[in-house]
Amino acid sequence: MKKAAFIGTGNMGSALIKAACRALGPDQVVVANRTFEKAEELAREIGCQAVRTNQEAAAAGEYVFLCVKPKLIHGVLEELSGALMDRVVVSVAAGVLLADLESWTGERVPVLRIMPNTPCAIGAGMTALSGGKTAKEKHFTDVEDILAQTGRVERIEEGLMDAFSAVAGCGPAFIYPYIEALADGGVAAGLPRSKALVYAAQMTLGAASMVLESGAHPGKLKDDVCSPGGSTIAGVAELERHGLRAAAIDAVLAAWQKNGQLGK
Ligand SMILES: NC(=O)C1=CN([C@@H]2O[C@H](COP(=O)(O)OP(=O)(O)OC[C@H]3O[C@@H](n4cnc5c(N)ncnc54)[C@H](OP(=O)(O)O)[C@@H]3O)[C@@H](O)[C@H]2O)C=CC1
Ligand SMILES: O=C(O)[C@@H]1CCC=N1
Repeated sequence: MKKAAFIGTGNMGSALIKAACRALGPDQVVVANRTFEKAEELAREIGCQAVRTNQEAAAAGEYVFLCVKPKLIHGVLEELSGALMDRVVVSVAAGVLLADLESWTGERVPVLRIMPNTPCAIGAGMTALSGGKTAKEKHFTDVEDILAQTGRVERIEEGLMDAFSAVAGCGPAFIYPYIEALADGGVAAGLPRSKALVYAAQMTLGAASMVLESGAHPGKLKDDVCSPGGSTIAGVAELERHGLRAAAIDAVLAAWQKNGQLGK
């Protein structure tokens, strides 16, 4: 028996599969995907095993990670009915509740929900996890051991999962356009495109690291950059004039509301 089976090798599945291979060794990981060739190609690249059906994957792995779209989770679990004895189900799907997962698997199957993000692919992710009624401490720690390879991991109450998803799961897509736009500004001011992107991305990484490592409020860190009468405050005033903060808050709230509907 292998330690982890993954169903779905798309954007999120493949990032987690790579993390699991680093954590457990590729010989402990089995993967399945609707389009088998994609699972096969990934397995060839990283040395784990690809199988043709979801049933075969669940038969081979103790922790069964469901990495398909939220609307497909119920169907995949129906397909796996009878194959989940002594298995632990780990769902990656946004908006699909633990109570629904438990009712679809049968309550004796321990169930966990995780919410990773795409930076997990390079070990810089932020992932939350919550457990269902029969999830034991060992199930949490086994999954945390795998996720440790993806970046930062935190247990949270399930009631906060949609909000967490909006900030950390969807959040990369709120930052990339900003980095792109900063680079556009740099290009408009005369920088070569390739350089402008590197400068904007490295600056974003550094600014985020300052928040995490200093523990200082972002407002204070912003103030530290703004010399009186200087260039930064002139730029900050433009961001405020264009409603940057309101746009960011509204983006998170729109994603939060949508997360709540995805599992329905
Ligand atoms: N993308 C993200 O940033 C995040 C996504 N999530 C969650 O991860 C899940 C997957 O999203 P994402 O990776 O982006 O989506 P993708 O579309 O990239 O991947 C979904 C994968 O599921 C496969 N698939 C579909 N149906 C089945 C099936 N019946 N059996 C086996 N495999 C199947 C698809 O196969 P095929 O190759 O045939 O299309 C595809 O490879 C979602 O539930 C989402 O909510 C969570 C956090 C972040
Ligand atoms: O866009 C989505 O639905 C998923 C949820 C979190 C990130 N991507």
